[in-house]
Amino acid sequence: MLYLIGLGLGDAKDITVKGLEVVRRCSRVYLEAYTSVLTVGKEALEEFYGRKLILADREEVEQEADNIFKDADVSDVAFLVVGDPFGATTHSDLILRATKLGIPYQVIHNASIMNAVGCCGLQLYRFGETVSIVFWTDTWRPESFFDKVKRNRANGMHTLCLLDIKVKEQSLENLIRGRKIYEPPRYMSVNQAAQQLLEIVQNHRARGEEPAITEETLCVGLARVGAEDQKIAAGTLQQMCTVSLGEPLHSLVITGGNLHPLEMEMLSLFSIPESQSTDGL
Ligand SMILES: C[S@@+](CC[C@H](N)C(=O)[O-])C[C@H]1O[C@@H](n2cnc3c(N)ncnc32)[C@H](O)[C@@H]1O
Repeated sequence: MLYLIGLGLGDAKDITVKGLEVVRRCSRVYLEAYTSVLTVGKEALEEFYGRKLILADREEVEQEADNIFKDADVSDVAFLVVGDPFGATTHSDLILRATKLGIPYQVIHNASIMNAVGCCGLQLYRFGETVSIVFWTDTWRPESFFDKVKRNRANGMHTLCLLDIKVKEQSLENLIRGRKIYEPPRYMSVNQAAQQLLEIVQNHRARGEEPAITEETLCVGLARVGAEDQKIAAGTLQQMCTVSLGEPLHSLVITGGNLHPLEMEMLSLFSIPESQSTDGL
């Protein structure tokens, strides 16, 4: 049996009782290490589970899944995913491939950023399509996700922006020389995401288009949701450029406008003190 087990968002103890029981009896336990991370790190998980974990990077999961599937038809193998296995980047592909090989599977769910974002007070059923914001480079500055933000805003819906994670990146030189030397991991902060968004707003203006959001649009920055030191800050997009939320992981919400009074009251718990928002906070 292949088990896909969600680990939740906070620390080692967020795994469910059911998930932990399975982890403790599986013959091999993989930890998916590229779509999300737990702030506590692999060693803390190993200590709490009492098991050694095998790190599974994107290459392994996408190209060499045979290692993960080996003997999973006759023994139990666990594949651990921070958050929920179906949160954002889904692992449907793994399930489809396992099924084709006749390997049965079971999913043990957990909290995901997709639902835990509700902790800021914005109502989950008022969220539209989620977007991903990637790190821009000198030559690659994608803006296409902004259309989704526009559609969400037009429908009065909030947009959850998931922020880029870069792990096992090679510098151009190492890539060309075929050297498997990797850069330190990078996690996009709310500040970086807000700065890129403001640049898109300015690009729209330069083209004579009315941008879907402005410097004054009410946003919410969230960091380390589910961990003991989680941080939430509500303020304008401009304020998101400088708000201090600390260590990764971060997410950003662009509100849909026309907030419900309860949403406003909840957000006021997290408002940045010198808030100048014209959206009403
Ligand atoms: C692929 S998505 C999340 C997938 C994960 N399986 C889940 O269900 O939460 C990864 C992105 O979600 C956001 N994220 C994940 N965990 C978070 C947390 N605890 N606090 C804030 N943002 C988080 C970050 O923007 C991160 O780059």
